[in-house]
Amino acid sequence: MHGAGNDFVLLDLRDGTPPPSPELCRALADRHAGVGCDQILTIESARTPGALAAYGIWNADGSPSSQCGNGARCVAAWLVRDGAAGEARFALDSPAGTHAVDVLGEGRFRVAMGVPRFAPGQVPLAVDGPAADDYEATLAGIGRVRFGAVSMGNPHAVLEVDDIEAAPVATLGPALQDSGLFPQSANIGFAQVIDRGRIRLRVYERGAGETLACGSGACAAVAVLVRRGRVEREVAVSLPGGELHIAWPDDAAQVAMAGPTAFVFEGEWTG
Ligand SMILES: N[C@H](CCC[C@H](N)C(=O)O)C(=O)O
Repeated sequence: MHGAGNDFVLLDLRDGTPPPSPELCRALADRHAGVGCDQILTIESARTPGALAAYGIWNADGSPSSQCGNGARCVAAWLVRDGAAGEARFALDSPAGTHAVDVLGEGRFRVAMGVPRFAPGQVPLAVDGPAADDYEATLAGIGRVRFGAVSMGNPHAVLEVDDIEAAPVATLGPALQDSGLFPQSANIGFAQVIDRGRIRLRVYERGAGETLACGSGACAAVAVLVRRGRVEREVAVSLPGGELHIAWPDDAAQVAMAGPTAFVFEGEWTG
């Protein structure tokens, strides 16, 4: 499946089959010797009363994550097609919490992605003091960079750029991940503000590199840019693989992410 081009292998483990090892994740994600994907998603039995199911997330490099916005929509689409979701609204458990999901029709879903957390200790970001609208760092071989930092249940840095096409995603992304500023690494978003209701975004993801879309990254970018007063609280986010709609009604509210899903292929893994 994919959500705005961010592609996944989904493993339905509701029968209690143990989650995949990092080695199996890397084998599945390999675009030449395996199936090929940005992340592996597991569908598991619900962890909280009232949730329909739970999901787990592993990056292509085998590392785990606590959140995946595009993946949450694809898990929801899987459950709807499987007949498990009788209602137009249900809840899914992720390692980051429990998320309300709205079925919007035609493969589109809205997911409540949690309240953004800006405190450095929550991102986590290795700086002292309270949350700031932005941070500055000098990176070897690159120079000074200015970025925002936020957790959407997974760590994100957000940098504003004037030209998204020319953004140094492939160099500055890994340099910031490896800078030591992010103890658990981070997903690095490059955002160009088009107007107060629209941004363009590219994301160099933790454990996967640049993807065609990043749902939690879209939420993170809007949260950072709202906090800076750069955009309104409802923003269309245009990513290389498609468009997501993000709304953050107020600082205490969850960020709502709406977007598409698509089924690509179904099969049995023989390993
Ligand atoms: N690479 C991310 C997980 C996948 C997030 C992304 N695919 C999304 O849609 O949110 C991390 O390690 O936190």
